[in-house]
Amino acid sequence: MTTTGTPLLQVENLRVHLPTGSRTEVEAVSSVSLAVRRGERVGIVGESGSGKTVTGRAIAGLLPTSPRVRVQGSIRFDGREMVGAPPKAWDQVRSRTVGMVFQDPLTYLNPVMKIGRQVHEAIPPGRQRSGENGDVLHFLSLAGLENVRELAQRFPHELSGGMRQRVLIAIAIAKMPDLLVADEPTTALDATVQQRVLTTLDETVAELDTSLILISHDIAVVAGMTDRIYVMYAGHVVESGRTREVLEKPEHPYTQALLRSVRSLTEDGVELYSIPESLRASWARKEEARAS
Ligand SMILES: Nc1ncnc2c1ncn2[C@@H]1O[C@H](COP(=O)(O)OP(=O)(O)OP(=O)(O)O)[C@@H](O)[C@H]1O
Repeated sequence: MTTTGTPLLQVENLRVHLPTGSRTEVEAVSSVSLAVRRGERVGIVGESGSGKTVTGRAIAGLLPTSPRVRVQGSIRFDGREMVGAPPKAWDQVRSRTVGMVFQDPLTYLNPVMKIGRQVHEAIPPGRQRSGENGDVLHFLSLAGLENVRELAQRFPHELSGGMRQRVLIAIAIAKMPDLLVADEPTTALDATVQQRVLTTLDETVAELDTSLILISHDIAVVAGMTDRIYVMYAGHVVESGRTREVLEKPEHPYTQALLRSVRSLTEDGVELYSIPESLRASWARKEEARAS
């Protein structure tokens, strides 16, 4: 993992206003600043409505284009300012730099196109490596899918929810972005499938050395996967820092409340607010790997 140098993404004083009626609007995001270095994994946590999704969409340039949607502040990729940039510049950034995985795969998969074709279309021109079929099978396998030859010939409705979510991960990584923004990528899945998809995401971004922003209302989801977290409340970042430190010594009352509401940070059913041993061990392993 490389985490030195200029941040890949630098967000400063991001503010987003969205229309809520013909004359009313809401400040969905108020003065959010965050940074992601190359190879780094960052979590954004907070309760429903705290502004996580709007922040993620602003970062990927995916908010609706309307004069009533106002994005202010600064979003820089490798120093390049994107607030106010024309749609073409955003297309460029989305084709090379930033990809997104959403919560609801059926909305984002084309229902009448075979899975293999959808993965193929995501691979940027000039970046194919082992021929159309080889590349498609490679990315489907990388996303933890099996029987990929047969799977590539199927349509989205023929797959389970967990498989569709992995296909969405395959499509996102096929773009080989520098940064992947995953917004509640496992919220719609049941607990065991959720853990498997998270492990896949974890291994895939490690394999490709992709930076990750993982957005979730669930601290348990980001705890084991991220290096640093930002805690959002009512459109603001109320606390940020190394994941381990924030979870072990939460300073802001809102973070403390969020942690108290967590029943288990692992799958083994441990009731807490104390951090389970398995998670501490996983942090220690990651720190060791980082140091070596
Ligand atoms: N399309 C929209 N039009 C108007 N207001 C919106 C829209 N999307 C979000 N908002 C408002 O913006 C604020 C932030 O919402 P956002 O979806 O970013 O929160 P969130 O933390 O991601 O919550 P969730 O986990 O429920 O998605 C909320 O007040 C929400 O009501």
